[in-house]
Amino acid sequence: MKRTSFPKQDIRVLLLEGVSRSAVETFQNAGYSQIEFHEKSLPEDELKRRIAEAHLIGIRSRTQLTADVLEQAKRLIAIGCFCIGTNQVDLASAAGHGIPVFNAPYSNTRSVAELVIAEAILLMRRIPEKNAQCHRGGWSKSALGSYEVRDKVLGIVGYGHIGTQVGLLAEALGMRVIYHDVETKLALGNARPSASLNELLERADIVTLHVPETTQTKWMIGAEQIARMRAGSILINASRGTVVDIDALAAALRSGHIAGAAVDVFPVEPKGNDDAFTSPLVGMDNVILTPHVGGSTLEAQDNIGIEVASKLVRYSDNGSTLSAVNFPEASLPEHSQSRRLLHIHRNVPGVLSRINDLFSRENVNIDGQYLQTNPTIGYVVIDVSMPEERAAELKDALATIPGTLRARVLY
Ligand SMILES: NC(=O)C1=CN([C@@H]2O[C@H](COP(=O)(O)OP(=O)(O)OC[C@H]3O[C@@H](n4cnc5c(N)ncnc54)[C@H](O)[C@@H]3O)[C@@H](O)[C@H]2O)C=CC1
Ligand SMILES: O=C(O)CCC(=O)C(=O)O
Repeated sequence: MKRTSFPKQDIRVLLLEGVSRSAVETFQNAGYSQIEFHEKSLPEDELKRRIAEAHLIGIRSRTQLTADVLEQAKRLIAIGCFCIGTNQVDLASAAGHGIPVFNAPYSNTRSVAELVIAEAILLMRRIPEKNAQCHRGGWSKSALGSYEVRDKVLGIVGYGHIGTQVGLLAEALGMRVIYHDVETKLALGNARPSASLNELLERADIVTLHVPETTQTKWMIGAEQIARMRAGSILINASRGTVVDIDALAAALRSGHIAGAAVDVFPVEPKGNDDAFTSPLVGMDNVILTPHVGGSTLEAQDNIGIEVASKLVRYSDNGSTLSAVNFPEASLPEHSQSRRLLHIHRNVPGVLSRINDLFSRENVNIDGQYLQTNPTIGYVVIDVSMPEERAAELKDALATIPGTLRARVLY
């Protein structure tokens, strides 16, 4: 039996922002051959043109898949974010088009955590300034302002996957860890929750940010919060550029209230490696600036390439949505003798009964049926034994049910 109703060689995969070659290999090994690969993100007009032709798209943190862009994506069946953050995608709009979004929630966690710890040590020793001085031919051998991290207080804002890893590594170095999270979190090791963000800012020698970009975290660290930080403390931001008011940080660094900072993410980032970077922090010796490379290790990128491409392949081949971030999660078995129909709908009363009425009216025996819902979306997968043309007719009938977002014959 032909295993996909739409031949794999016609499925177009658009990969942007130089995702790892391991992603390309994963698609190729699964039989996909139409793979378009770009090193950079695309300007919006070009993105709209290319996405209109794509069935699967892979991006990293730079490409903005807004409602307006997704409106053009008439053929798109799934989105892969080859990273942790998914704030660059309008998740609700994607779900409204029946498009699941996948990411790699853990593959670069350790890479970010290691970078943060390295930066904490370098900044506590004032190494960025000393490094810059030596490069300029200067020599300033002094212990002034240099400290061990041992016994210092690390304040972690956002105690999720990365925050907890940072905490564990920091404790191994003898640091005292406090954290602030909007959710109640199990404290690992000897870490302790802070009563509030303000308390954390007032106590920590080093503050490190590990929150996602949300409406609540946008500009959450502004002039007022920075003023609450201890005089001579350090700020590290490897979360999202919009979490910190960068002008306020620059002013606090200039005044000396903040002794040093490491910043990996910026409110506006260049589209690719050849584009110019500007920031109020450029030229400050006590600031480590990195081009959004917190998760950029070969280990992480290889793993992410395989993980996210495999999720896209699994959805495209089998309909499974396990670990989708905006969609009901279904892990589906294979029914090798059946055809598989997918029905994605708004989660409103009556849709499932209409689907079942249709199959009963048409006297179709169902080999397997799977339903998963979230508050807005319903996802029904129906396995049936019948010729291809008959499955196509049923799919057309399914598409007329009110509330339908998408109906497809998968194979
Ligand atoms: N610089 C880089 O290359 C990378 C940056 N990231 C960024 O790091 C972020 C965090 O990643 P993970 O730890 O994996 O995410 P996560 O989802 O495991 O943890 C985020 C934590 O922040 C908490 N949180 C949410 N809103 C908050 C608020 N207003 N105040 C305090 N806590 C809040 C959540 O409850 C959660 O515990 C990602 O969303 C991404 O934006 C992730 C990977 C690489
Ligand atoms: O490596 C990237 O492109 C983005 C990393 C990141 O910020 C994430 O995983 O959320």
